[in-house]
Amino acid sequence: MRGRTLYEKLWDSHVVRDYGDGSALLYVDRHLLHEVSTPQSFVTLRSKQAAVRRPSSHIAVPDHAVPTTDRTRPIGDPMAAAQVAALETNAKDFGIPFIALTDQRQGIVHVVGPELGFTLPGITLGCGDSHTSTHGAFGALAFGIGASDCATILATQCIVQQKARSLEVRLEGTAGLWIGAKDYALAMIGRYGVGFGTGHAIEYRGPVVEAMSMAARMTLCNMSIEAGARIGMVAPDATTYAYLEGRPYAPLSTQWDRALAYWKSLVTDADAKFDKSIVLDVSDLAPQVTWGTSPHDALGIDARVPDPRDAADDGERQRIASCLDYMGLRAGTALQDVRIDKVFIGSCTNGRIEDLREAARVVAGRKVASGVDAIVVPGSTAVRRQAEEEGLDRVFTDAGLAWREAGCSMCVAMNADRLAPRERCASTSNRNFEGRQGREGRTHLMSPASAAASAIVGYLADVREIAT
Ligand SMILES: CC(C)[C@H](C(=O)O)[C@@H](O)C(=O)O
Ligand code: SF4
Repeated sequence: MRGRTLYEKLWDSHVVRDYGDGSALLYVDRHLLHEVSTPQSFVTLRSKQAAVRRPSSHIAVPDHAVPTTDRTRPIGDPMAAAQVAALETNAKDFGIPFIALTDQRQGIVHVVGPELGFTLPGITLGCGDSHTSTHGAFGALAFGIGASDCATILATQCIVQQKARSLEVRLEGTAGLWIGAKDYALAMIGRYGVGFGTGHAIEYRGPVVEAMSMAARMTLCNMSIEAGARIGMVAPDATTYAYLEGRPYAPLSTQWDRALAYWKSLVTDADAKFDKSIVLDVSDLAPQVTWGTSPHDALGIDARVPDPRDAADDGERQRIASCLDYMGLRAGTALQDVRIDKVFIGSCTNGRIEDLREAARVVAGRKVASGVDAIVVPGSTAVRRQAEEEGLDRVFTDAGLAWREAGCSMCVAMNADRLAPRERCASTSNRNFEGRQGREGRTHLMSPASAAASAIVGYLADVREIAT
C-alpha cells in the first residue's frame, strides 16, 4: 500500500461509513459552538425532539457579538444580548458545557479550543465557523460546518463529508526581521489567489513551518479558508506536544503517553503523494498588506496601489477599479502614503499572546499618531490575563492604544467596535470584504507588527523602518 498523507490518515481513522463516491460519514470527536451560527441548530434539535448524543464533546462560548468594554454590566445591544442568552439556554437545556462571558476561559472559539487542550492532534473537530481550519495547526482534521450540520453533529456525533484533494504548501527560506506567518499567508494568497485551495486540504510543511510556534501555525492554518481551503494542517511535533501538555482537556499520565505514541504516527509518509504542491520561498518577502477588498489583493508594503490599466484582462481591470473606488485609493499611490483612521489588533488570526507581544515591542515607548484610534482586543480572556501579567496592557495604554476585553470585535463588526463609513483601518484580521468591519469601512489586512507600526506612523507603515 502506498504511503498516506496526514489528511488521509485522519480521514481514514474517522470513517464510519464509506459511500464509495468520494464521500463518507465521519465521526466527529469534538465540536465548538458560538452564539451567531447555532440558534437554528437548536431549533432543529427541538423540532425533532432529539437529544445531544455526547454532551461532553462540545463546548459553547460566546465571542462574535460580545462587547469588549465593561463586562460587569449587561450587554447593551438587544440582539447581541439575545444571542448570548440563547446560547446559554440552549447549552444548559442540552447539557453542553457553556463558558460564560465573565468566565476566565471565555474568548474566540478558535483561541479557546487550543488553550483548553480541547483541540488535539488526530481528532476531528467541527464548528459552525469558517475559520475552524485554525485547529488544523495541531494535526487535527478541523473544518467549518453549516447550521444544519451542527444540528446533525449534536444529535449523532457524525457528519457526511466529501473527501478533499490534498495540497502541499511548502515554506522554505529564511524570512527577514518582523516577517512572519501572517505575511506568508497573505503572500501565498496574493500570489496564488483566493481559489487555489478550493476543494483541497492544505498541509503546511517545510523548514519554516517546523520552526514555527503554535501561534504562528494557527495564524497560517486560520488563513487557509481565505485561499479557498476548508482545511489547513500542520503535522504535530515536539512544539505541539509542549504546547498541549498539562492543558485542562489534554490527556493525563499514562493516557498522555499512549496519545503521544499515536500522535507521532500522524505525519505524511515519505512515499505519500499530494494532488498538488506549491513552494513559497519566504526569504525576500516584505511585510504584506492588502490594498483591495479581497485577501488576494496583498502586496509588499514597499509597493504602490495597482493601476487598473495594468490589469491582465477586462474583468480584472473592472475589479481593480471598483476596489479602488470602494477603498478610496488612487492608482499609483505608494502604500505608505495611505493614511489610516483606525487600528485593530486582535481576532482569531492574530489575537494570541505572541501576537500581542509582537505589537507591544513595536509600540513600546512610542505614541499612536494623532487622529488614529487604535484598539487591542485579546483573542481570549486568558490571553488578556497573560498580557496583563507581562505588563503589555500598560505598554499599549501608555502608547495610546485602548485595551479591551476578549472577542471577535472589529474583525466582523457584530458588536459596537466598527468602522464608520469610509474610515480606513489597519487590521490584523483575515477578511477585507466590503463592509466587513462596518458599512463602507475600508480594511487593510496585515500582521500585528505592521498594524502596530501603522498606529504609530498614522499611515500604512513598514515596521522595519520604525522598529529594530
Ligand atoms: C459568523 C461566522 C459564522 C463567520 C464565519 O463563518 O467565519 C465569522 O466568524 C467570520 O469570520 O466571517
Ligand atoms: S475573530 Fe473574526 S474570523 Fe475569527 S471567528 Fe471571529 S469573526 Fe470569524
